[in-house]
Amino acid sequence: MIRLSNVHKSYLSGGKPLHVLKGIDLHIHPGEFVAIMGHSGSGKSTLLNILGLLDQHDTGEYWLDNVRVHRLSEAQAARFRNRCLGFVFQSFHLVAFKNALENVTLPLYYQKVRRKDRKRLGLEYLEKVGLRDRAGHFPTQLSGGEQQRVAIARALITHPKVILADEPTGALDSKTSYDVMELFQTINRSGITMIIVTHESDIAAMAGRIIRIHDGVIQG
Ligand SMILES: Nc1ncnc2c1ncn2[C@@H]1O[C@H](COP(=O)(O)OP(=O)(O)OP(=O)(O)O)[C@@H](O)[C@H]1O
Repeated sequence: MIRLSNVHKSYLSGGKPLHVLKGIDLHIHPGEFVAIMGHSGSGKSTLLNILGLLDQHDTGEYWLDNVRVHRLSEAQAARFRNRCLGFVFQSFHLVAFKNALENVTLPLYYQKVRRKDRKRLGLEYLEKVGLRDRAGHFPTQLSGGEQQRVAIARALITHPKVILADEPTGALDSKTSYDVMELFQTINRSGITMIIVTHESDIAAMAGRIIRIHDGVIQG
């Protein structure tokens, strides 16, 4: 599903180049559940942003779903993301003035799906994450775990092949974190490739494979 070969990425930091990824080699097979770990500043989010086509690597090869993705235009990257990828973030990224149903169906709105179909599908996906009865609630009326479930339903509604999650349990207590990871395991069993970044080793242990990044390279 994903193959990186000798991927490098630098940022300009205070006018000087900061070499963050120093030759990443990585294979992730379809249907895998991978956790990326590493100390703060090791390049985990940089790697996830590159995997998610939110940022571009400098050199090296990146193959996603059998396509060599390098130097895509903004529009090409956006099309690829919509077709193939779903995102979940630590801070949920829900729209505050939209209710749970409207948040979940937002990607369908941009895909110009009819209102009636959006509602039907939105309720179906809220059901999948156990929140059908919260459809009319706004983010402030939901717990952190519920907000993350809404965000997960929103990521799922476009049928992504891969879900990328950056510290998805970082803002949740441990019980809620386990519940979210169990939901990810269920999603993964349906065939979706899962890639999460986490600091927490007990959370990472719930994935199928742990990848450790240290000083810009993958260990082991
Ligand atoms: N847009 C940017 N411009 C300049 N430097 C950046 C940029 N993004 C990240 N960096 C730097 O690159 C390094 C790696 O950052 P990254 O966010 O990938 O680390 P991380 O492993 O995800 O860290 P954390 O666990 O603290 O979130 C850090 O030193 C960071 O300051």
